[in-house]
Amino acid sequence: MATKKSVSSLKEADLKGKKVLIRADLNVPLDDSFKITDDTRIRAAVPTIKYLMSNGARVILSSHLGRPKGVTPKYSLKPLVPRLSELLGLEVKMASDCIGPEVEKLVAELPEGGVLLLENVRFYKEEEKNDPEFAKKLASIADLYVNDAFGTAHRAHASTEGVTKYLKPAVAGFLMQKELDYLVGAVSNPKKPFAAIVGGSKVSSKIGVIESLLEKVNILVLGGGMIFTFYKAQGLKVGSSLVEEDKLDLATSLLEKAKAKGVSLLLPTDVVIADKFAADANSKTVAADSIPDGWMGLDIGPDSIKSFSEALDTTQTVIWNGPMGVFEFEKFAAGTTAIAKKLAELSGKGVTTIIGGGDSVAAVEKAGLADKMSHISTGGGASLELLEGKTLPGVLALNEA
Ligand SMILES: Nc1ncnc2c1ncn2[C@@H]1O[C@H](COP(=O)(O)OP(=O)(O)O)[C@@H](O)[C@H]1O
Ligand SMILES: O=C(OP(=O)(O)O)[C@H](O)COP(=O)(O)O
Repeated sequence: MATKKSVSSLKEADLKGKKVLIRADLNVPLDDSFKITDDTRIRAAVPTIKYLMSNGARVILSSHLGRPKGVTPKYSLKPLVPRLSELLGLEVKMASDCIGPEVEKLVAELPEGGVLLLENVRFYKEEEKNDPEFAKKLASIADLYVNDAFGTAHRAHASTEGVTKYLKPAVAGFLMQKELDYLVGAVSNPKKPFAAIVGGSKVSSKIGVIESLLEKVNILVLGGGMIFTFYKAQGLKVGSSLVEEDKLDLATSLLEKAKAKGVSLLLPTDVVIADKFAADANSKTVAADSIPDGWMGLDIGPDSIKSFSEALDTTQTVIWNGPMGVFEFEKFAAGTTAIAKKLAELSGKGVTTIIGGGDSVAAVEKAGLADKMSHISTGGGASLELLEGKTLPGVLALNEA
């Protein structure tokens, strides 16, 4: 039997009869009647839970939901039990707390292969404070810790980081490993040519990602609201498009950096403009240098879609973070949908396509193309931090364990 110290992956762990605390990210959206509107994160957690079950572990499942301040019934994990039970093929038990005597009793009653869902760990303020006493209490209910909560790995919380100080072995689950393999592995050692597509609203929220990707990519495609800061930095008129005046110098230096590094940086050559920021705005397509006063760019135009697609046709690996336009409005979703379709097509030809979380995932899902991509991240903030080259505390804790 492996000693505790030598266990560095889930596959090496001796699980039979063991009480295993698994931290998953089951932070799924619920509607007003507590129906799950997107169960992606629950489905993504299933392989690790099933592996634990089939290897005879007593599975203690923990997660947060939302950002409650103290015990808030609306953020209870109870509405997840039916879907979890259905996906796992057994009746998942639910505790009304995540620590304490009731939890201890339910854990003691848990059969091999059984699953107990703990209540929202964020009902305790100690969770987000990474309080050691709270972490110790969580740790005390189990023999082994598995972190599969990639979407929360950028948080140094008690159930993601603190607990590993008191509960070893502490290993990554299969989802966590898959996310790291794609987002770190594929990006640090990609099949080339390697392209990144970065969109979204602001340059300021993507500086780190752009700078980090400039070190690695052959092609960098930019879209979304951030392009107007680049246009303005180049002396173009941008009407009332989104611009970050304090980032003009930065935009210029990013363009220079790309040039110096031999990265082909593509900005849209035409844009779809609107007379107001609304779904029913009047719209037209104009060249990037012809945005009239009073109009704002809300999507990339057809010429840009064509040139971006041609550039992407030459690649072997593509990573995408951030929509090309205001895809929430049907009229301005064409650029984002076209990129999603292009990546789906490239995946079919063997290109590695990685969707780096957040709104780009929502866009790919809206287009019904999620299952076509090589990898779709379950973490918005976490994937962004990884792409920026940051270390995630939830992952570091596992390496140290
Ligand atoms: N041209 C644009 N003008 C304003 N907002 C845009 C534009 N293009 C995309 N967006 C918005 O960007 C948002 C997505 O940004 P996101 O990638 O989540 O990160 P961030 O807001 O941090 O840049 C979407 O809500 C989308 O509507
Ligand atoms: O939904 C999440 O993050 P995301 O919206 O960045 O993907 C995670 O569950 C983390 O939640 P948090 O941002 O409240 O810590």
